[in-house]
Amino acid sequence: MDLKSNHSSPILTDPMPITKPRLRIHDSLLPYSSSGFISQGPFLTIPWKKPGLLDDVLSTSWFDAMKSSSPRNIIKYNGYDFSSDDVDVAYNNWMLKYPSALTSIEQIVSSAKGKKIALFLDYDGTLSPIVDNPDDAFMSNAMRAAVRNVAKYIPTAIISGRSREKVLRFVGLKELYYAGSHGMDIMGPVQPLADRTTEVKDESLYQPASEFLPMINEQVFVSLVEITKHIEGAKVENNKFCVSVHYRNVDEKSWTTVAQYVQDTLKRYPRLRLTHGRMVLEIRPMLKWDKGKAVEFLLESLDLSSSEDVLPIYVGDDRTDEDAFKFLREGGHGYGILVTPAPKESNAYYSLRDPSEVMEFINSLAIHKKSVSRFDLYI
Ligand SMILES: O=P(O)(O)OC[C@H]1O[C@H](O[C@H]2O[C@H](CO)[C@@H](O)[C@H](O)[C@H]2O)[C@H](O)[C@@H](O)[C@@H]1O
Repeated sequence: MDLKSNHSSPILTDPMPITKPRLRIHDSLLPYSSSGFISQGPFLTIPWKKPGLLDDVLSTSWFDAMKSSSPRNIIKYNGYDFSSDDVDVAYNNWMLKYPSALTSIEQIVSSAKGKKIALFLDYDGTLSPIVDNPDDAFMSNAMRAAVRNVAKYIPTAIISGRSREKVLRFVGLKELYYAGSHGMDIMGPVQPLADRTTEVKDESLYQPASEFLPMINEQVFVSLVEITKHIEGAKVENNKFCVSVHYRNVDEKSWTTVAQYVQDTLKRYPRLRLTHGRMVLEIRPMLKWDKGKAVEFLLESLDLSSSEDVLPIYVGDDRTDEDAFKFLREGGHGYGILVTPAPKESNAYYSLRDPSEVMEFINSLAIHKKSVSRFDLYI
């Protein structure tokens, strides 16, 4: 399926402040409202009071937030500390609320009866294991084969915090949809899908934050690289519409210094905001756009937004994936599946422990869809 467009060129490289994007999408999906919007860019309709720097970690301090993003500190549950044995007990109890998507596969596919499934996959920690060096986060060939196979039967998109180009290089499958930079850079398949006879002509693009590109790449990224270069282990990653400042390999004593530099940067660029990932501080445009919006946008653009006909499934492991889980849960659209080895509160419906379970789940979905499409041939 192409990204849907009623216009000759679906390519949208500018947010086009006064007219609307050329892709046919509903107003509510736009990162800015169409009413009362004049000419200064999409970020204006977001409340101008800059939220507290740690808006997404509530009242905890920077340092606590950074610590809680560490997988080394996840044996806390409901305010209590657990030994690793206790974690198993806690995990099993937690699974009553977030059942395994593997053991619930029958239930999931029966909710999809008579509907299409649309599959959304996060990359790091979902398709690839978490590793110390972000440049080494390769997915296995078996995982790649699983994703390639499922995409033959189910429209499949990768939604990542990485730049779109980088995640495409890691995944290496041109037949998928990609949304990089936490959904701020969306592209359709660059080669025909297996079940398609006509060639895809356009790389349909949607970039709601395109005006931020020079600021982020030429100023913010460059200055963060410069100011953090003396901090051993710090790594600044250019994710095109956002910048990731990794502290996974930084001595805990220097975490406050990393945080200070990021905070100073945010003060200098009030149109940017902070989000937390796994041992990473991420700076991104202050735009009402996230992975949830990207999922909504893709469903709408692909004509897959009717809950009557489509069951979207989103698999992800990180805080930023919660926006997509929330969108699916609140609209009763579909299911979020949280990938985690330890209990945590989530807007997801189901859980998987790690990327190997994700692969098993993807394979099960493909088997199911393959058998359904075979059956369809005979009726
Ligand atoms: O949305 P995602 O595809 O999950 O991307 C989120 C961030 O993932 C990467 O960082 C994380 O994975 C690294 C490799 O395993 C790990 O070293 C790091 O500590 C994690 O935070 C990526 O490097 C970031 O740019 C993404 O934003």
